[in-house]
Amino acid sequence: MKVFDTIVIGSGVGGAGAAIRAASHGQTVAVIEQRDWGGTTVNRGSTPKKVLLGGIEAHRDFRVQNGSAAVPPVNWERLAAHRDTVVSQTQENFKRRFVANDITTFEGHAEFINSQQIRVNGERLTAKTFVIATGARPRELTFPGGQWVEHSGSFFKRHVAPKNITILGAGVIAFAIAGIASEAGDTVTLVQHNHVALRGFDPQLVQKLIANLAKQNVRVVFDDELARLDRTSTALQVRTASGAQWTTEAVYAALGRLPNVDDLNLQAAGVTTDAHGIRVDDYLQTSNPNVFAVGDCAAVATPKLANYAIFQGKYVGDLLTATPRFPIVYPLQASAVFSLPRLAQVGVSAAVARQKSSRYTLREVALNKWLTYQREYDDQAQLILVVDRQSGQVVGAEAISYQADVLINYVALLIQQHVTPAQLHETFFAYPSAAADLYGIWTD
Ligand SMILES: Cc1cc2nc3c(=O)[nH]c(=O)nc-3n(C[C@H](O)[C@H](O)[C@H](O)COP(=O)(O)OP(=O)(O)OC[C@H]3O[C@@H](n4cnc5c(N)ncnc54)[C@H](O)[C@@H]3O)c2cc1C
Ligand SMILES: NC(=O)c1ccc[n+]([C@@H]2O[C@H](COP(=O)([O-])OP(=O)(O)OC[C@H]3O[C@@H](n4cnc5c(N)ncnc54)[C@H](O)[C@@H]3O)[C@@H](O)[C@H]2O)c1
Repeated sequence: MKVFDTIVIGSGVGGAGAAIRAASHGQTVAVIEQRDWGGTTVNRGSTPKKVLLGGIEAHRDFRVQNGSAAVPPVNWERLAAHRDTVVSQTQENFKRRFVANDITTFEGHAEFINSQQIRVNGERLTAKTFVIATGARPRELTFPGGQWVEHSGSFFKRHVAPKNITILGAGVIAFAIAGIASEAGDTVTLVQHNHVALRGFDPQLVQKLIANLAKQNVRVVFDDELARLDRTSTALQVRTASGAQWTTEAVYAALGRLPNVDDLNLQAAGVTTDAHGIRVDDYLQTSNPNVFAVGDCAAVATPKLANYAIFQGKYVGDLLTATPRFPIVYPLQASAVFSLPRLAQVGVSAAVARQKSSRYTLREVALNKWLTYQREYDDQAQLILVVDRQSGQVVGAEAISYQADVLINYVALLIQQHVTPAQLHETFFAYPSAAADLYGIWTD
């Protein structure tokens, strides 16, 4: 029987962070993966999405600089081939990093036999500690014809350019798909069951994004949901609860994700779950003190994002050999919606600041007149800074722009490191640039 100090179940960014950190502290470590090395991020999430966006944004830049008539269609075939190359290289890199760190890898489904043993491909493996990093999966659909709906991940794997697609949901994935598909010449319909798109982002900026996408043949249907889907020989026929109908080439679901906890036989290990995933304390320790959970499978009140999964994985990897132990403390939250244009936010959101107006005030900066944004026809570009009334300090920011994530990452650094305007002015940035714009943004 093989014995390890730590066994990590799941090779996504959370599991990889935990395994590599644990191995760096001299532990003997194994990682089990049942599907693709690198998990969601590498295979069905941000990696394929960002590669597709590379070609799509280049197309948008060329179109706005030269006029639509001058621009050939997106070469989806070439873009998809590049995406496949990058994804398979990244998968390989993940596996290689495990091997380089003396981590033993197993391919197969892991489930607990008892609190110290798991079974993989019929083989028993023993460890003192387990880290569960099994991620999340798309929500199942129950309406008639639900079997014709594809998951969002299949959009990012497409080999032919989209033509006329429907997306269920108006969250982060839906808007990323809408941006890519519309620039590729597709007409896109998003169906959202209530009237809120991109919950958590500032409604004013979300409205700007929707207005921009509308010019690119993206429509958002609010307060409605799919009731039935029928397949004809050439297309899919959509019917919604309100009675609306249209034909579409494909339907993708982006309705949120559920933790992968059902088929691990967690009971045998004494690990408890709730509707949000595996229950953990502030040390990411489960109801069994020898078992930890990180990333999308853990019931932690943090966003289900790659940066949180990585942070939690590394934290647990360090915690396994640490004395004394400290509870996990997160940096400021930062995230982006990779649509066209992008939305990004850090710290206290503008939506929260509007609700708590006695505590926060907003400072709006119209970036669209600034050279950095003007030269790129970034007509919507806007930054909203959230200022704490009592301290006068910026505690959050939100932006819409084709470069929103870059700008927000700069602001994240300034907030996190408590950089004062005077300190910023002691730093030289190459001029003119988005970084040099900070002098004008980061003022008293
Ligand atoms: C389309 C999409 C786009 C996204 N874009 C972004 C983004 O731009 N930025 C961002 O921060 N986040 C993004 N996310 C979220 C991000 O991908 C997740 O938060 C992150 O992947 C979570 O990592 P994880 O390690 O917890 O789980 P995962 O990456 O899901 O890895 C879990 C792994 O465990 C394996 N596994 C499950 N059960 C078992 C078992 N019993 N035995 C063995 N192996 C098992 C799975 O096969 C999987 O490989 C996106 C998600 C999606 C779906
Ligand atoms: N850039 C990023 O940071 C990024 C990108 C993609 C995914 N992610 C992660 O992946 C997770 C999943 O993304 P997502 O877009 O699937 O989830 P989401 O929670 O962002 O959006 C799901 C949307 O679907 C709506 N919805 C739910 N049921 C519905 C129904 N029956 N009909 C119509 N609409 C319905 C919800 O109200 C919500 O607006 C995110 O929560 C996030 O953690 C992050």
